[in-house]
Amino acid sequence: MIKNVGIVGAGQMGCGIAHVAAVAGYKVHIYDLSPERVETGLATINGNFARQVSSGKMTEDERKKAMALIKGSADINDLSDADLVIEAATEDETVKRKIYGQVCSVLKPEAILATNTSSLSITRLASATDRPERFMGIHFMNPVPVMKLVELVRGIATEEGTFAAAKAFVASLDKTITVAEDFPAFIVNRILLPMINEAIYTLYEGVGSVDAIDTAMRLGANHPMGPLQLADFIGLDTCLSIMQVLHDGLADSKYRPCPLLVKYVEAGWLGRKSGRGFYDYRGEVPVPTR
Ligand SMILES: CC(=O)CC(=O)SCCNC(=O)CCNC(=O)[C@H](O)C(C)(C)COP(=O)(O)OP(=O)(O)OC[C@H]1O[C@@H](n2cnc3c(N)ncnc32)[C@H](O)[C@@H]1OP(=O)(O)O
Ligand SMILES: NC(=O)C1=CN([C@@H]2O[C@H](COP(=O)(O)OP(=O)(O)OC[C@H]3O[C@@H](n4cnc5c(N)ncnc54)[C@H](OP(=O)(O)O)[C@@H]3O)[C@@H](O)[C@H]2O)C=CC1
Repeated sequence: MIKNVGIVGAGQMGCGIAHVAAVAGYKVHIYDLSPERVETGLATINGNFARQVSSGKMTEDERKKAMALIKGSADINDLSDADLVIEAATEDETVKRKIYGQVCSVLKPEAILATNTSSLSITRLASATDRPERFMGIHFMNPVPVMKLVELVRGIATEEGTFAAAKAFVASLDKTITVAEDFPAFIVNRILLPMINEAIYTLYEGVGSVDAIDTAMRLGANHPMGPLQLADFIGLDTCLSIMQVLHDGLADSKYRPCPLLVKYVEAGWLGRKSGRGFYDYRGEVPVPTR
C-alpha cells in the first residue's frame, strides 16, 4: 500500500510529480542535492498551486492541505519512510546509477523504486539497484499537473506486483497510462524527439527562422507549442540526451543529434530553465535567438 512517496530531484518534473501526488493525498518528500534547490522547488510548487486557485481549479483550503503534505530536504535519509520513490534527476545514466546506490541503502526492503527517465533502458538502470524486481519506469509528461498521460515501462525483472502497484498509483492521480516496452525513449519520445531534432535541423540548414518554424507547426499542424518552443520547455540538455540514447541504442543515423542542438547545450543555453535557448527568456517576452 503506497502512502509515502519520495522524489529524487527538485527540478521541473520532480516538482510536478510532487504536486499531483500531494493533490491525490499522498505524503511527499522531495530530495535534491542542495537545500537551495529544494527551497526553489517548493516555491515553484506553491506558485503552481496558487495559479490553480486563481483559475478556480482548486480552493485555497485544498492548496493549504496539499502544500502541507509536501516536505523537502537535502538529506537522502529522509526517504527512508517512502513506500515508492520516483527518481526524477538529470537525464544522465551515471548520475542515476549513483543515486540508486545511495537511495537503496536507506530504502525499506519492500519499497518500490521507479524512474521518470525519458529514454534510458529500465533493465540497465535496474541493474544498478538492489531490487530489479521492484524497479520500473513511471514516465510522466511535462507539465505534469496538466498532461494526462503516464507511460509505464517494465524492465526484464520487474515483478507483476510492482507493475500493478504503479498502475494503481498512477490511476489514483487521475492520469491515463500507456504501456511501452523497454526500447530507447519508449513511445512518446521515440516519436516526438526526432520531430524536434528535425525542427532544429530545419533551423540549422536555414530553411526557416525560429519564429517561422514554430509558427508553421503551431498554425500548420495545430501543435499547442512550436517544436523549438517545446524543446526549450523540455530542456535542451534533456533533448540532447534523448537523441543520444536513440542514436546509440538504435544505431541508425536518422537519430543523429543536430550539431546546433549540441552547440546550444555546450553554451549552457538549456532553454527556459537556464533563461536562454532557442528563445531568450530574460526579458518581458521570449525573443528568438536566431
Ligand atoms: C521529454 C519527455 O520525456 C516527455 C514530455 O514531457 S514531452 C513534452 C510533452 N508536453 C507537451 O507536448 C506540452 C505541449 N504544450 C501544451 O500542451 C500547452 O502549451 C501547455 C499545456 C503547456 C500550456 O497550455 P496553454 O493553453 O498554452 O497555456 P496556459 O493557458 O498558460 O496553461 C494551461 C494550463 O496549464 C497550466 N500550466 C501551464 N504550464 C504549467 C506548468 N509548467 N506547471 C503547472 N501548470 C502549468 C496553467 O496554469 C493552465 O492551468 P489553468 O487552466 O488552471 O490556468
Ligand atoms: N523535462 C521534461 O520535459 C521531462 C523530463 N523527464 C525526465 O525527468 C528527469 C528530470 O528532468 P527535469 O525535471 O526536466 O530536469 P531538471 O534539470 O529540471 O531537474 C533535475 C534535478 O535533478 C537534480 N539532481 C541532479 N543530480 C542529482 C543527484 N545526484 N541527486 C539528487 N538530485 C540531483 C538537479 O539538481 P542540479 O540542477 O543542482 O544539478 C535538478 O534539480 C529526467 O530523467 C528527464 O529525462 C521526463 C518527462 C519530461
